[in-house]
Amino acid sequence: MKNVLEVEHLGLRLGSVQILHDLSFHLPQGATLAVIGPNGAGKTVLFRALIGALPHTGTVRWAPGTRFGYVPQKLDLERDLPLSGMDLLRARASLARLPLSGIPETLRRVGLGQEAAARPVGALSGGQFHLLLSALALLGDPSVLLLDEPTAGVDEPGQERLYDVVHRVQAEQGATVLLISHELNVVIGHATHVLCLSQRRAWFGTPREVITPATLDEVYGAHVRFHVHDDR
Ligand SMILES: Nc1ncnc2c1ncn2[C@@H]1O[C@H](COP(=O)(O)OP(=O)(O)OP(=O)(O)O)[C@@H](O)[C@H]1O
Repeated sequence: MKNVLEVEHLGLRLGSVQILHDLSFHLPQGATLAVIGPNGAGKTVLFRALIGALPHTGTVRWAPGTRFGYVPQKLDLERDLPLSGMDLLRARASLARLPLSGIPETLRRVGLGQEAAARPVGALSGGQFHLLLSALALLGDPSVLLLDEPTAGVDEPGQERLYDVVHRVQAEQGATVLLISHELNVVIGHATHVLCLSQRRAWFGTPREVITPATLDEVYGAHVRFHVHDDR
């Protein structure tokens, strides 16, 4: 299989609502796919289907041996859960049979301080919690990273550091990245491929092919003006 991911005729219904309709796309190894589209278009649902967490029709094929790192948009945890970020990282490392000695380096890479990681997870700020989720995803030496709005609530320098880490994982390990983002400038700056979902249909291609005034008009309405300039 030369692609890392092959999706054919993916369909997904939740209750009486058809969320994804006959979606097909392929992704080569090392690609960065940005998934864009308005609130409620089905981006998170797609990620959950791709990792096998939601039943669907059609097929999702990952290259053999794929190791996932998934950064969810949110995690429903009790605020007073008596666990620290470090406890979660240790649990993740032992489940993946990884040495605990890799944890400090992973924390350093995402920019989460050791003393923040030692606090109960409920005591972390929104941005710190997202950095912890990224550390959890990176710890397993993933070959595919799925990032669902990974920088939500993270300050500007923190966002840059996170994207730097992701780039390094890609450059050094040839990892493939799937990223949900509402920031079209991030998408245009980083993506090799774009999947744009709307309630009615989907577009897949290069940023230049997908991010056009006509598509943005159809998906978001006439007020969004952003397209890839010819010099890219
Ligand atoms: N467990 C569920 N049961 C029923 N409907 C659901 C469930 N999870 C999501 N949905 C619905 O599926 C649709 C797609 O949700 P999803 O979270 O994938 O949107 P999204 O594109 O990620 O949106 P956002 O940009 O706001 O994060 C929404 O209408 C949502 O209400």
